[in-house]
Amino acid sequence: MWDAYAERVDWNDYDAALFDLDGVITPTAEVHQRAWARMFTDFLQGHPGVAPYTDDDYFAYVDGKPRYEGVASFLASRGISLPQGDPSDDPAAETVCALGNRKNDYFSDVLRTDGVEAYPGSVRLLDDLEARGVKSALVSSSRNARLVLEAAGLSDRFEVIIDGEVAAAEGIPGKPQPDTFEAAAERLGVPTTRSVVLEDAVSGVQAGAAGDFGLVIGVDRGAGADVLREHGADVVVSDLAELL
Ligand SMILES: O=P(O)(O)OC[C@H]1O[C@@H](O)[C@H](O)[C@@H](O)[C@@H]1O
Repeated sequence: MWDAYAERVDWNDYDAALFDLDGVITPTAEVHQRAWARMFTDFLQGHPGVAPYTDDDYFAYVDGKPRYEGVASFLASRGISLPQGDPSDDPAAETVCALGNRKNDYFSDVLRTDGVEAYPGSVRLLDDLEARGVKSALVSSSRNARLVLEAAGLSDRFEVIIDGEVAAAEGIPGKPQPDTFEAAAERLGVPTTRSVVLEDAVSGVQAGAAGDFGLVIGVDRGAGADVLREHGADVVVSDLAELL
């Protein structure tokens, strides 16, 4: 749905756009969402009496967060406590990391078999910003970000990439903290106040609102425009072509 505020986005006021990936550039938020649902639904079969996993849980506890933080956050909502384990854990084990790895196997299967096509409106905005001289960075919690970008043919479109791998290697706190977006602006050489955050996840707009960014744009792919605004989006659109 068109948002009246979107008309007020004047790209002359900004020098950088910091894009989330899943749900902003590519429709892979849905792939993540389905993979999480499959994993948590199976897992809860072994926990009778615990409320089933729903799409609302995805948006409230998992969406946009680093892999194992999403697992821990959902388990906490159900009062289930598991050992943290280690990222090298076998997906069949009963640890936070193993559950994240189990979900990642489902995600990877879909990526391999179905491939990825970027949202056409998002590619148009990337083209438009490049022509205007506005720099673009990718800021994703996902450790699959580079694979997804490659599958979508967009590997060379971002001057800076801060993904789940970079954040883990450098110890940069993930969304909803603002640090990954701040690191991207810094590496582009643009002040945060001249940078725009574009996010579809509640944890992502919270990250934008927690920093001193010029503008936080929420992209409503299911979280809900009002919810995104309540958590810090200045503007909400349903497709990035609305920002051309
Ligand atoms: O497990 P990955 O690929 O590192 O992704 C972590 C998170 O990355 C985010 O981009 C997605 O919105 C989440 O759904 C996902 O859980």
